[in-house]
Parts: sequence; structure tokens; C-alpha cells
Amino acid sequence: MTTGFQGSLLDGLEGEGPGALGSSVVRTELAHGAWLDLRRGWVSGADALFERLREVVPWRAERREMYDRVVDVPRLLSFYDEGDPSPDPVLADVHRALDEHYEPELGEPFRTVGMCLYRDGRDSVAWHGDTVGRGSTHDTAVAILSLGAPRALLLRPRGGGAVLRHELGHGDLVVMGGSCQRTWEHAVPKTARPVGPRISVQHRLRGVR
Ligand SMILES: O=C(O)CCC(=O)C(=O)O
Ligand SMILES: [Fe+2]
Repeated sequence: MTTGFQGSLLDGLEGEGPGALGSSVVRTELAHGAWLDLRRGWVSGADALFERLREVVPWRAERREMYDRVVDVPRLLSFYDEGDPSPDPVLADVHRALDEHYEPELGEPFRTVGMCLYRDGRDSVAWHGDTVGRGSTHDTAVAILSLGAPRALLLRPRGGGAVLRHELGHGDLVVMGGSCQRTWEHAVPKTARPVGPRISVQHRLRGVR
């Protein structure tokens, strides 16, 4: 095994790609008009897809200003803008399947694909909402495919309240919808546990980052 995480033995037997969505998607209504959809094990062949993306995606390290210092962003990033070709045919299928399921509800397709590579437990994303652009004022949706080692996605209401925790990995789909980006925050915290790498693939609507 070269992936550094424990892949499922069954993974890939049914062929690679997204499975059904439909009634296999479990929606949880959250407070303040937010909702969260979860579809475990949505993409089969997730190990192979993970390996290909790790190879072919042009991962970038970024530095950001934090208060009076410039710090390393603790994860690698890549961004595919509207119209950019997908780096992998399975990801193109994923995008199509998301649109088939969600466009009737959202009234528009997913347009951009952001990717994060969490190299190990020291990589993370701090509490935030995806509020650059429309997400700060309008309902939106962010659909995230998780590949590789499971990591916790945390959610908390902005006004304070209990933290929700979902371990995501290995082909799981999570979709944050409704007011989630402006009324809740999410994070992938660092962990001291020895964990392998994880890739998250975030699909967003036009004008949302
Ligand atoms: O890696 C994830 O699942 C979340 C990433 C995220 O929140 C973001 O890039 O805005
Ligand atoms: Fe985010």
C-alpha cells in the first residue's frame, strides 16, 4: 500500500466513479436555515483517484498575511476555474453527477472546483465560512468530496452553540447548503493522531469562494 491510509478492500470492485445520489443522501436541517447533506462512500475507486490527483494536480503552497506576519497556509491548494478542464475523468463524472442531483434545487450548476491537500495531521483549515462573494449575503451550496485519510469536519453556529463533528474520507460526499456559509462556520482541525494525507474537492457556485 502506497497511499499511507487504509483503503477499503471492496473499493473499486464496482468500477470507479460516483454511485447513486437520490435517496442515499441524508439531509440534516441545521439551525438558522442551514442544511448538511451526507452521502458516505459515494465514489468508488477513491484510492486510485486519490493517487492520480496527488500526482497530476498542480498543488501550490500559499502564504497569507495574519495580523502582522506572513504565515504558511497549512495545506496545499489548487483551483480550477469555470471552464478549466478537469484534471481527471472521474472528477468530471463527479461534477456531472452533482449537477444532475443538485441543479434542480439550486437553480444553477456548480462552476468551480477548489482542492486542498492535507499532507498530515499538522495540515488544517481554521474556522471560517466560504463568504467571499455571494456566500456572505445569499444562500449557496458547497459540495465536498473527501478522498484519502479520514479527517474531522467540524461545524458550529456563528452565534455559538454545540460543535457538530463528521469524520470524512474515502469517497464521502458532504454538501453544506442554505445559509450554512454565513450562519455557520466550518473547520478541519489539526490532529496529533498519525494520519495519512487527505484531499478535499470543493464544488462551488459562480461567484462564491
Ligand atoms: O477540506 C475540507 O473538507 C474543507 C475545506 C474548506 O472548508 C475550504 O476550502 O473552504
Ligand atoms: Fe470552507
